[in-house]
Amino acid sequence: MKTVIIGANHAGIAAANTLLDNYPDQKVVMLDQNTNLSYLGCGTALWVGRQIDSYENLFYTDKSAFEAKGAVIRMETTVEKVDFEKKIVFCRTKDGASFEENYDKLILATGSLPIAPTLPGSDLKGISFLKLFQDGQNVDRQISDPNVKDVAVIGAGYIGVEIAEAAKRRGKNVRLFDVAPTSLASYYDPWFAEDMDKNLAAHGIELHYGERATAYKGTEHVEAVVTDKGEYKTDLVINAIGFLPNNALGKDHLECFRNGAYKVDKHQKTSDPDVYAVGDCATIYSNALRAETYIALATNAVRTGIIAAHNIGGTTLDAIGVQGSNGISIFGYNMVSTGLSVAAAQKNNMSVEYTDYEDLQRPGFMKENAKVKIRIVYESDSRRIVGAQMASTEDISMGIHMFSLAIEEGVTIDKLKLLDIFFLPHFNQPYNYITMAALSAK
Ligand SMILES: Cc1cc2nc3c(=O)[nH]c(=O)nc-3n(C[C@H](O)[C@H](O)[C@H](O)COP(=O)(O)OP(=O)(O)OC[C@H]3O[C@@H](n4cnc5c(N)ncnc54)[C@H](O)[C@@H]3O)c2cc1C
Ligand SMILES: NC(=O)C1=CN([C@@H]2O[C@H](COP(=O)(O)OP(=O)(O)OC[C@H]3O[C@@H](n4cnc5c(N)ncnc54)[C@H](O)[C@@H]3O)[C@@H](O)[C@H]2O)C=CC1
Repeated sequence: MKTVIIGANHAGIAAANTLLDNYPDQKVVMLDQNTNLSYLGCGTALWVGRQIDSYENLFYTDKSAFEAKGAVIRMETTVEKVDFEKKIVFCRTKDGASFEENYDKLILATGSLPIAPTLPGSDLKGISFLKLFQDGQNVDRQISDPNVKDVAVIGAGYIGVEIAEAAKRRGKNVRLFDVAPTSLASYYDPWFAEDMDKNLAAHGIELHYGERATAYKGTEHVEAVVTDKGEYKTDLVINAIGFLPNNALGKDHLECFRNGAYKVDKHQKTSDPDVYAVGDCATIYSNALRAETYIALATNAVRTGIIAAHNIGGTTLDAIGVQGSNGISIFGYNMVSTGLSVAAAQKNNMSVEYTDYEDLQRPGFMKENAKVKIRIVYESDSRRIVGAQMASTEDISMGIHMFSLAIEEGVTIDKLKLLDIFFLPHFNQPYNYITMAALSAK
């Protein structure tokens, strides 16, 4: 059996490793147009902001690791077309040479592309995305230039907020723009996002929310961002307004979701039985929504790669769905969420209630202490938990995993009221904030 994997980043790598490690009879061919593989984009802001010394440890594997396991791996090779009837992929190397690969099974792991705003002036120099390692290098090079003083970040989602912090840490004047009324509006309700915004503002980041960029001005290099509310001098623009699935190879043949992602079943199989799709180019099942959706995260990429490979290898493995669990840490303020915020649930026409609680992490007599806030979102009728958000200067990150499992398992808010949660002053309070939030649910 020969499996061709198009895309050798997180999803493709997980699929390839699973096939190579578990199914010795599998012939695996990996194809990727990039020069590098396995770059952890989550580290870009840490490196650009000099919270870590270098980008070098942001790669967790390389070409030779796959060759050592017997795979054929071709980098700087673009797949230009797939003949799904004849089961052939058409490839071109960086030197312009073309070749073909036939397959028994094909895994599409072509990921996502940053959404490109089509604004006047978009082709000026000094305007960047932040997706690839190369984008990170480009932004880092510009931020290292002392003539670059003003940085405009368009989009206050995860990438935007993280790179805004990084640019500020490097001493730049940073303006953060978003059409939404707060940062991180797709992940957190205003009760949380407003705290993040106070934190960003307190560290000197200029916030421009409810404001839409309409043009970039400059002669050769960008000099200003124009919005529906004003014009702002800028030396560097970073666009981070979301991702779209990269569906160029299969969109005319495979069934696609409303945003273009390849629709997949529980085995990551697309509408073509010999073609699987994994990671950012595919849909994923949301246990909170109880429907398929699109969530571009490395965690989902890895899990879906593993699932596709086992099913191709001959071991039936069903996807169990995801909650879209995520976290962010900015100037020491930590926020984590899973499932749906109240706003996201309402946007999906779900009727939900929520319960909030805010308290100290530990008993008042403990010297080392900090406030923690929590919101648990549950469906009005069934009372099943569909989301949770937590924030603190403490590391409260592990708590969110319990909520992820609760959503996956359809646990109700009432089950949480008397859940056995241990108490030790070093860690928490006897009337801890999870119990208290659950007990105060209507
Ligand atoms: C700055 C940044 C920070 C992030 N931080 C986090 C985080 O903290 N946590 C988290 O969970 N996620 C994070 N993400 C998201 C995460 O990186 C993505 O969800 C993940 O990269 C998806 O992996 P993938 O393999 O599906 O797709 P991609 O990483 O997009 O890889 C797709 C691969 O396919 C190749 N390819 C595409 N088309 C072709 C073709 N025609 N021929 C050959 N090769 C092709 C590309 O070269 C690429 O290597 C972050 C993303 C960015 C950009
Ligand atoms: N910590 C983490 O888990 C991280 C995850 N990621 C993932 O990578 C993907 C891409 O990240 P982002 O690009 O930050 O997308 P995002 O979806 O997180 O945020 C995009 C933001 O852009 C805004 N926006 C949309 N159109 C706009 C416009 N025309 N003008 C101004 N603002 C506009 C939206 O309101 C939103 O706040 C996401 O799936 C994200 O979850 C990225 C970085 C870190």
